[in-house]
Amino acid sequence: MAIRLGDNQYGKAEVRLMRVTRDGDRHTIKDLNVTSQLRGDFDAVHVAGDNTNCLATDTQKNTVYLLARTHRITSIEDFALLLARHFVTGFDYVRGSRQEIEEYGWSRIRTADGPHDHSFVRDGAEVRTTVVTREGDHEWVVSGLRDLVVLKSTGSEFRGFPKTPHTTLPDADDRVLATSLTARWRYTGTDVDWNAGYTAIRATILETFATTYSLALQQTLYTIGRTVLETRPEVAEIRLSAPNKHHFAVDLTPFGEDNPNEVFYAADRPYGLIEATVYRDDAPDAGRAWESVPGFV
Ligand SMILES: O=c1[nH]c(=O)c2[nH]c(=O)[nH]c2[nH]1
Repeated sequence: MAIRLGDNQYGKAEVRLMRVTRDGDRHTIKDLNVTSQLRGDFDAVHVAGDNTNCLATDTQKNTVYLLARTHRITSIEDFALLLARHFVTGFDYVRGSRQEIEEYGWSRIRTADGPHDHSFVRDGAEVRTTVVTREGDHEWVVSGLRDLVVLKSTGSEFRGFPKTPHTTLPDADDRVLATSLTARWRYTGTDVDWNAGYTAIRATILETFATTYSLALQQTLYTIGRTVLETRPEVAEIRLSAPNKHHFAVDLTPFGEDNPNEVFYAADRPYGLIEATVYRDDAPDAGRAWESVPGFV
């Protein structure tokens, strides 16, 4: 019987990095969480504990901070590509790398004198994400966002679903639709204006959520995905994950009051979980782009 080492990768997870760029008195900040992983010729360390080619996770962590010092971080995608290229081209035993970065947004505090030069307020729960995978000379970029919490107070219904002996849900012709969206989209290449792409895709997601009359959250997700692909030729596919954050109208009739969709119980669980991939059928092959991206998206 032969027992073999299968796929493996290793690195430093969740390297928290805050980068201040000082343009005179006016500062810009990047608040990042970087997970660096290497793939390659690492049989010896697993099988025999031979660390000759085991670039330490501590070294990977230091590299994140050093490259942040020597480079301007214009986007998380550019920084992840820089890290992946550094490791794969710098060490012959490193054949591939996965660099995942989350970015927490900060805005300038608006004072009576205008936006402040060096004081900031966190944007909220929403997080911008990227996963760069490099294998030899191939590079894939999957970017996205998570925890984009949106709600519409009308313009949503859910009717006509199968009524089985187990069904209690009534048809709804006017309901609250709310979700905390996770989206990841795969770019066709790496010659992309990452920040412009992100800003445009996020705006399209919000615009489409707001303006689509929803017959089902599934339809809303597909419409978001289709609209992103129609407007962004640099995107090959998009994966969306949306918990249906149910809002139930409270029955006030025991108290002699009606409730014309004004008072809701905002349930936190259980929630529907609606997920979909939307893609171009002429998109380049995904290769290893999605490999070990956690969860469905
Ligand atoms: O938009 C919805 N999709 C469903 O599949 C579903 N199922 C359910 O109970 N409520 C909803 N809402």
